[in-house]
Amino acid sequence: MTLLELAGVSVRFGERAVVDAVDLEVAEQEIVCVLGPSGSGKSTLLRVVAGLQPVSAGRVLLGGADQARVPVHRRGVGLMFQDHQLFPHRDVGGNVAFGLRMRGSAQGPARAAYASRVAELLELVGLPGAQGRPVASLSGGEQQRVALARALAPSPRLLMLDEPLGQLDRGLRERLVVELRELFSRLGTTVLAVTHDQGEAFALADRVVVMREGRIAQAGTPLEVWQRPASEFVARFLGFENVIPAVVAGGAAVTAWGKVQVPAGSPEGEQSLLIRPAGVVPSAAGLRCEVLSRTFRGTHVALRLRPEAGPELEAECGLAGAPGVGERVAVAFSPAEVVVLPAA
Ligand SMILES: Nc1ncnc2c1ncn2[C@@H]1O[C@H](COP(=O)(O)OP(=O)(O)OP(=O)(O)O)[C@@H](O)[C@H]1O
Repeated sequence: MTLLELAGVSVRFGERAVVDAVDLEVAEQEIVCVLGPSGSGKSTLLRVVAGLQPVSAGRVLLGGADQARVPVHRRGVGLMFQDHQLFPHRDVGGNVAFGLRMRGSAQGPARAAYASRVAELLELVGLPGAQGRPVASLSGGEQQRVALARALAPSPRLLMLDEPLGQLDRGLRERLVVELRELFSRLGTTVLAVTHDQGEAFALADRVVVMREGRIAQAGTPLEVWQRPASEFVARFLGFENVIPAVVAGGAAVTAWGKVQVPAGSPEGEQSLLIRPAGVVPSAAGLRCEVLSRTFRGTHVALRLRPEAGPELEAECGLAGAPGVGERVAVAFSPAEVVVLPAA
Protein backbone atom coordinates (compact mmCIF):
# COMPACT_ATOMS: atom_id res chain seq x y z
CA MET A 1 0.00 0.00 0.00
CA THR A 2 1.30 3.45 -0.91
CA LEU A 3 1.49 5.79 2.08
CA LEU A 4 3.08 8.83 0.45
CA GLU A 5 2.73 9.92 -3.13
CA LEU A 6 4.32 12.94 -4.78
CA ALA A 7 2.90 13.65 -8.21
CA GLY A 8 4.64 16.18 -10.42
CA VAL A 9 5.86 18.21 -7.45
CA SER A 10 7.80 21.36 -8.28
CA VAL A 11 9.11 24.13 -6.05
CA ARG A 12 10.36 27.31 -7.70
CA PHE A 13 12.25 30.15 -6.11
CA GLY A 14 12.02 32.91 -8.70
CA GLU A 15 12.99 31.41 -12.04
CA ARG A 16 14.76 28.45 -10.53
CA ALA A 17 13.07 25.06 -10.00
CA VAL A 18 14.72 23.67 -6.90
CA VAL A 19 12.40 20.65 -7.08
CA ASP A 20 11.43 19.87 -10.64
CA ALA A 21 8.40 17.70 -11.46
CA VAL A 22 9.22 14.96 -8.96
CA ASP A 23 7.14 11.77 -8.86
CA LEU A 24 7.79 9.52 -5.89
CA GLU A 25 5.87 6.86 -4.01
CA VAL A 26 6.72 5.50 -0.59
CA ALA A 27 4.97 2.30 0.52
CA GLU A 28 3.76 1.60 4.07
CA GLN A 29 6.70 0.46 6.21
CA GLU A 30 9.22 1.29 3.51
CA ILE A 31 12.46 3.15 4.31
CA VAL A 32 13.37 5.51 1.50
CA CYS A 33 16.56 7.59 1.58
CA VAL A 34 16.96 10.60 -0.66
CA LEU A 35 20.59 11.18 -1.57
CA GLY A 36 22.26 13.87 -3.57
CA PRO A 37 24.85 16.61 -3.58
CA SER A 38 24.41 19.80 -1.63
CA GLY A 39 21.71 22.00 -3.17
CA SER A 40 20.03 19.19 -5.14
CA GLY A 41 16.70 19.87 -3.40
CA LYS A 42 16.58 17.08 -0.82
CA SER A 43 15.60 19.17 2.18
CA THR A 44 13.10 21.15 0.16
CA LEU A 45 11.41 17.89 -0.82
CA LEU A 46 11.15 16.90 2.83
CA ARG A 47 9.76 20.30 3.77
CA VAL A 48 7.12 19.93 1.06
CA VAL A 49 5.96 16.62 2.52
CA ALA A 50 5.87 18.09 6.02
CA GLY A 51 3.79 21.04 4.82
CA LEU A 52 6.51 23.57 5.67
CA GLN A 53 7.10 24.47 2.02
CA PRO A 54 4.27 25.24 -0.42
CA VAL A 55 4.55 23.65 -3.87
CA SER A 56 4.56 25.61 -7.13
CA ALA A 57 2.95 22.66 -8.89
CA GLY A 58 1.95 19.07 -8.23
CA ARG A 59 0.29 17.20 -5.41
CA VAL A 60 1.28 15.53 -2.16
CA LEU A 61 -0.94 12.66 -1.00
CA LEU A 62 -0.74 10.86 2.31
CA GLY A 63 -2.82 7.71 2.57
CA GLY A 64 -4.47 8.77 -0.69
CA ALA A 65 -5.60 12.16 0.68
CA ASP A 66 -4.41 15.38 -0.94
CA GLN A 67 -2.51 17.42 1.65
CA ALA A 68 -2.85 20.81 -0.09
CA ARG A 69 -5.04 22.23 2.67
CA VAL A 70 -3.72 20.17 5.55
CA PRO A 71 -1.50 22.14 7.96
CA VAL A 72 1.77 20.77 9.30
CA HIS A 73 0.43 19.55 12.66
CA ARG A 74 -2.45 17.66 11.08
CA ARG A 75 -0.37 15.65 8.60
CA GLY A 76 0.68 13.02 11.12
CA VAL A 77 4.31 13.19 10.08
CA GLY A 78 7.25 13.21 12.47
CA LEU A 79 10.29 15.31 11.77
CA MET A 80 13.83 15.02 12.97
CA PHE A 81 16.32 17.55 11.75
CA GLN A 82 20.09 17.62 11.57
CA ASP A 83 20.69 19.82 14.61
CA HIS A 84 18.31 17.78 16.70
CA GLN A 85 16.91 20.90 18.38
CA LEU A 86 16.41 19.55 21.87
CA PHE A 87 15.23 22.02 24.50
CA PRO A 88 18.32 22.62 26.62
CA HIS A 89 16.35 23.78 29.65
CA ARG A 90 14.21 20.63 29.81
CA ASP A 91 15.40 17.24 30.95
CA VAL A 92 15.29 14.16 28.71
CA GLY A 93 11.80 13.20 29.83
CA GLY A 94 10.53 16.74 29.21
CA ASN A 95 11.90 16.69 25.68
CA VAL A 96 10.25 13.39 24.84
CA ALA A 97 6.97 14.41 26.47
CA PHE A 98 6.99 17.50 24.27
CA GLY A 99 6.75 15.12 21.31
CA LEU A 100 3.62 13.62 22.85
CA ARG A 101 2.00 17.00 23.43
CA MET A 102 2.77 17.96 19.83
CA ARG A 103 0.07 15.52 18.88
CA GLY A 104 -2.09 18.56 19.41
CA SER A 105 -4.84 17.20 21.59
CA ALA A 106 -5.71 19.41 24.56
CA GLN A 107 -7.56 16.56 26.27
CA GLY A 108 -4.55 14.30 25.69
CA PRO A 109 -3.52 11.49 28.03
CA ALA A 110 -3.06 12.23 31.68
CA ARG A 111 0.38 12.89 33.17
CA ALA A 112 0.73 9.26 34.36
CA ALA A 113 0.07 7.93 30.87
CA TYR A 114 2.63 10.40 29.49
CA ALA A 115 5.19 9.16 31.97
CA SER A 116 4.75 5.54 31.00
CA ARG A 117 4.87 6.36 27.29
CA VAL A 118 8.05 8.41 27.79
CA ALA A 119 9.62 5.49 29.65
CA GLU A 120 8.63 3.14 26.83
CA LEU A 121 10.11 5.44 24.18
CA LEU A 122 13.38 5.84 26.04
CA GLU A 123 13.59 2.09 26.40
CA LEU A 124 13.02 1.79 22.66
CA VAL A 125 15.89 4.10 21.72
CA GLY A 126 18.28 2.48 24.17
CA LEU A 127 18.20 5.10 26.95
CA PRO A 128 16.13 3.40 29.64
CA GLY A 129 15.68 5.45 32.78
CA ALA A 130 17.22 8.62 31.34
CA GLN A 131 14.12 10.76 32.02
CA GLY A 132 15.73 12.97 34.65
CA ARG A 133 19.05 13.61 32.92
CA PRO A 134 19.75 17.17 31.81
CA VAL A 135 20.10 17.43 28.03
CA ALA A 136 23.47 19.16 28.45
CA SER A 137 24.91 16.03 30.10
CA LEU A 138 24.24 13.83 27.05
CA SER A 139 26.75 12.81 24.40
CA GLY A 140 25.98 13.58 20.74
CA GLY A 141 24.76 10.04 20.14
CA GLU A 142 22.52 10.15 23.22
CA GLN A 143 21.03 13.47 22.13
CA GLN A 144 20.29 11.90 18.77
CA ARG A 145 18.44 9.09 20.50
CA VAL A 146 16.37 11.56 22.55
CA ALA A 147 15.51 13.48 19.39
CA LEU A 148 14.43 10.21 17.80
CA ALA A 149 12.29 9.30 20.82
CA ARG A 150 10.67 12.72 20.62
CA ALA A 151 9.95 12.32 16.92
CA LEU A 152 8.53 8.83 17.45
CA ALA A 153 6.44 9.90 20.45
CA PRO A 154 3.21 10.76 18.63
CA SER A 155 3.47 7.51 16.54
CA PRO A 156 3.66 9.40 13.25
CA ARG A 157 2.44 7.52 10.19
CA LEU A 158 5.49 8.86 8.35
CA LEU A 159 8.79 9.68 10.00
CA MET A 160 11.04 12.12 8.17
CA LEU A 161 14.70 12.44 8.98
CA ASP A 162 16.94 15.19 7.63
CA GLU A 163 20.62 14.22 7.93
CA PRO A 164 19.70 12.28 11.05
CA LEU A 165 23.26 11.31 11.92
CA GLY A 166 24.90 14.32 10.33
CA GLN A 167 27.04 15.53 13.19
CA LEU A 168 28.11 12.27 14.75
CA ASP A 169 31.45 10.64 14.28
CA ARG A 170 31.74 7.82 11.81
CA GLY A 171 31.89 4.85 14.19
CA LEU A 172 28.79 6.01 16.04
CA ARG A 173 26.93 6.65 12.79
CA GLU A 174 27.63 3.18 11.54
CA ARG A 175 26.33 1.71 14.77
CA LEU A 176 23.27 3.93 14.97
CA VAL A 177 22.29 3.26 11.37
CA VAL A 178 22.08 -0.46 12.10
CA GLU A 179 20.05 0.22 15.25
CA LEU A 180 17.71 2.58 13.42
CA ARG A 181 17.01 0.09 10.69
CA GLU A 182 16.29 -2.59 13.24
CA LEU A 183 14.05 -0.25 15.24
CA PHE A 184 12.06 0.94 12.24
CA SER A 185 11.47 -2.57 11.00
CA ARG A 186 10.33 -3.66 14.48
CA LEU A 187 7.92 -0.71 14.75
CA GLY A 188 6.83 -0.93 11.12
CA THR A 189 7.66 2.78 10.71
CA THR A 190 7.53 4.32 7.25
CA VAL A 191 10.57 6.53 6.81
CA LEU A 192 11.61 9.20 4.34
CA ALA A 193 15.17 10.26 5.11
CA VAL A 194 17.53 12.72 3.51
CA THR A 195 21.28 12.43 3.60
CA HIS A 196 24.28 13.34 1.53
CA ASP A 197 26.16 10.36 2.95
CA GLN A 198 25.80 7.44 0.61
CA GLY A 199 27.08 4.90 3.12
CA GLU A 200 24.34 5.92 5.52
CA ALA A 201 21.67 5.82 2.82
CA PHE A 202 22.73 2.43 1.52
CA ALA A 203 22.82 0.94 5.02
CA LEU A 204 19.46 2.37 6.10
CA ALA A 205 17.25 2.27 3.03
CA ASP A 206 15.04 -0.27 1.34
CA ARG A 207 15.16 2.10 -1.61
CA VAL A 208 17.43 5.02 -2.43
CA VAL A 209 16.53 8.03 -4.55
CA VAL A 210 19.45 9.97 -6.02
CA MET A 211 18.64 13.60 -6.79
CA ARG A 212 20.33 15.96 -9.16
CA GLU A 213 19.30 19.58 -9.56
CA GLY A 214 15.77 19.01 -8.32
CA ARG A 215 15.12 15.86 -10.35
CA ILE A 216 15.35 12.17 -9.60
CA ALA A 217 18.47 10.86 -11.32
CA GLN A 218 17.83 7.27 -10.20
CA ALA A 219 15.64 5.34 -7.78
CA GLY A 220 16.11 1.71 -6.83
CA THR A 221 17.23 -0.69 -4.14
CA PRO A 222 20.72 0.00 -2.81
CA LEU A 223 21.97 -3.06 -4.69
CA GLU A 224 20.40 -1.98 -7.99
CA VAL A 225 21.81 1.52 -7.77
CA TRP A 226 25.24 0.27 -6.69
CA GLN A 227 25.44 -2.39 -9.38
CA ARG A 228 23.84 -0.46 -12.19
CA PRO A 229 24.18 3.30 -11.78
CA ALA A 230 21.86 4.86 -14.35
CA SER A 231 24.22 7.58 -15.50
CA GLU A 232 27.71 8.97 -15.23
CA PHE A 233 26.37 11.48 -12.69
CA VAL A 234 25.13 8.71 -10.37
CA ALA A 235 28.31 6.67 -10.86
CA ARG A 236 30.52 9.62 -9.95
CA PHE A 237 28.26 10.58 -7.06
CA LEU A 238 28.76 7.06 -5.68
CA GLY A 239 32.48 7.71 -5.85
CA PHE A 240 33.35 5.73 -8.96
CA GLU A 241 36.03 7.44 -10.98
CA ASN A 242 36.79 5.00 -13.80
CA VAL A 243 34.31 6.48 -16.27
CA ILE A 244 35.36 6.97 -19.87
CA PRO A 245 33.78 7.61 -23.29
CA ALA A 246 33.38 4.38 -25.28
CA VAL A 247 32.06 3.03 -28.55
CA VAL A 248 30.32 -0.27 -27.94
CA ALA A 249 29.84 -2.89 -30.67
CA GLY A 250 29.71 -6.70 -30.74
CA GLY A 251 30.14 -7.19 -26.98
CA ALA A 252 33.18 -4.96 -26.59
CA ALA A 253 33.85 -1.29 -25.99
CA VAL A 254 36.64 0.66 -27.60
CA THR A 255 38.08 3.12 -25.09
CA ALA A 256 41.27 5.06 -24.44
CA TRP A 257 42.23 2.17 -22.12
CA GLY A 258 41.90 -0.24 -25.03
CA LYS A 259 39.21 -2.77 -25.86
CA VAL A 260 37.03 -3.77 -22.89
CA GLN A 261 34.59 -6.70 -22.82
CA VAL A 262 31.11 -5.52 -21.76
CA PRO A 263 28.28 -7.57 -20.21
CA ALA A 264 25.95 -9.32 -22.68
CA GLY A 265 22.97 -7.19 -23.68
CA SER A 266 24.72 -3.85 -23.10
CA PRO A 267 23.53 -0.99 -25.33
CA GLU A 268 25.69 -0.32 -28.38
CA GLY A 269 27.03 2.82 -30.01
CA GLU A 270 28.54 5.88 -28.32
CA GLN A 271 28.26 5.39 -24.57
CA SER A 272 30.15 5.94 -21.34
CA LEU A 273 31.84 3.06 -19.63
CA LEU A 274 32.16 2.50 -15.89
CA ILE A 275 34.75 0.04 -14.65
CA ARG A 276 34.49 -0.57 -10.89
CA PRO A 277 37.89 -0.65 -9.18
CA ALA A 278 37.39 -4.31 -8.27
CA GLY A 279 37.24 -5.06 -12.00
CA VAL A 280 40.75 -3.76 -12.68
CA VAL A 281 42.77 -6.97 -12.30
CA PRO A 282 46.40 -7.96 -12.93
CA SER A 283 47.00 -9.54 -16.33
CA ALA A 284 50.47 -9.91 -17.82
CA ALA A 285 49.29 -9.14 -21.36
CA GLY A 286 47.10 -6.19 -20.29
CA LEU A 287 47.34 -2.41 -20.20
CA ARG A 288 50.67 -1.32 -18.70
CA CYS A 289 50.43 1.12 -15.81
CA GLU A 290 52.58 2.80 -13.19
CA VAL A 291 51.40 2.77 -9.58
CA LEU A 292 50.93 6.40 -8.46
CA SER A 293 49.58 5.79 -4.98
CA ARG A 294 48.62 3.02 -2.64
CA THR A 295 46.13 3.53 0.19
CA PHE A 296 45.32 1.02 2.88
CA ARG A 297 41.54 0.72 3.24
CA GLY A 298 41.15 -1.95 5.88
CA THR A 299 39.66 -4.68 3.71
CA HIS A 300 41.71 -3.93 0.61
CA VAL A 301 44.35 -1.65 -0.85
CA ALA A 302 43.21 1.11 -3.21
CA LEU A 303 45.62 1.83 -6.04
CA ARG A 304 45.80 4.83 -8.31
CA LEU A 305 47.35 3.87 -11.64
CA ARG A 306 48.72 5.87 -14.55
CA PRO A 307 48.14 3.79 -17.68
CA GLU A 308 50.31 4.10 -20.78
CA ALA A 309 47.19 5.41 -22.52
CA GLY A 310 43.99 7.04 -21.22
CA PRO A 311 43.14 8.76 -17.93
CA GLU A 312 44.20 7.54 -14.50
CA LEU A 313 42.59 4.38 -13.18
CA GLU A 314 41.46 3.32 -9.72
CA ALA A 315 42.06 -0.30 -8.80
CA GLU A 316 41.61 -2.47 -5.75
CA CYS A 317 43.72 -5.38 -4.65
CA GLY A 318 44.17 -7.68 -1.67
CA LEU A 319 46.28 -6.67 1.30
CA ALA A 320 48.97 -9.21 0.54
CA GLY A 321 51.19 -8.57 -2.44
CA ALA A 322 49.89 -5.09 -3.31
CA PRO A 323 52.40 -3.37 -5.61
CA GLY A 324 54.28 -0.36 -4.30
CA VAL A 325 54.32 3.24 -5.54
CA GLY A 326 56.42 3.53 -8.71
CA GLU A 327 56.10 -0.15 -9.60
CA ARG A 328 54.87 -1.18 -13.04
CA VAL A 329 51.85 -3.45 -13.38
CA ALA A 330 49.67 -4.65 -16.25
CA VAL A 331 45.89 -4.83 -15.90
CA ALA A 332 42.83 -6.17 -17.69
CA PHE A 333 39.14 -5.54 -16.96
CA SER A 334 36.62 -8.12 -15.73
CA PRO A 335 33.31 -7.75 -17.59
CA ALA A 336 31.26 -8.41 -14.44
CA GLU A 337 32.50 -5.07 -13.03
CA VAL A 338 31.88 -3.12 -16.24
CA VAL A 339 28.69 -1.08 -16.72
CA VAL A 340 27.69 0.66 -19.94
CA LEU A 341 26.15 4.05 -19.10
CA PRO A 342 24.40 6.46 -21.44
CA ALA A 343 26.89 8.85 -23.08
CA ALA A 344 27.43 11.95 -20.94
N1 LIG B 1 13.59 29.84 0.68
C1 LIG B 1 14.46 29.74 -0.32
N2 LIG B 1 14.64 30.76 -1.20
C2 LIG B 1 15.52 30.65 -2.23
N3 LIG B 1 16.27 29.57 -2.47
C3 LIG B 1 16.15 28.53 -1.64
C4 LIG B 1 15.25 28.55 -0.52
N4 LIG B 1 15.33 27.36 0.12
C5 LIG B 1 16.25 26.64 -0.57
N5 LIG B 1 16.74 27.33 -1.61
C6 LIG B 1 17.73 26.85 -2.58
O1 LIG B 1 17.27 25.65 -3.11
C7 LIG B 1 18.34 24.76 -3.40
C8 LIG B 1 18.06 23.40 -2.79
O2 LIG B 1 18.09 23.49 -1.39
P1 LIG B 1 17.92 22.24 -0.45
O3 LIG B 1 18.17 22.70 0.95
O4 LIG B 1 16.64 21.59 -0.74
O5 LIG B 1 19.13 21.33 -0.95
P2 LIG B 1 19.73 20.04 -0.29
O6 LIG B 1 19.87 19.05 -1.37
O7 LIG B 1 18.96 19.65 0.91
O8 LIG B 1 21.17 20.56 0.13
P3 LIG B 1 22.06 20.26 1.43
O9 LIG B 1 22.55 18.85 1.28
O10 LIG B 1 23.16 21.25 1.31
O11 LIG B 1 21.19 20.47 2.63
C9 LIG B 1 19.59 25.42 -2.84
O12 LIG B 1 20.30 25.98 -3.90
C10 LIG B 1 19.04 26.49 -1.93
O13 LIG B 1 19.92 27.59 -1.88
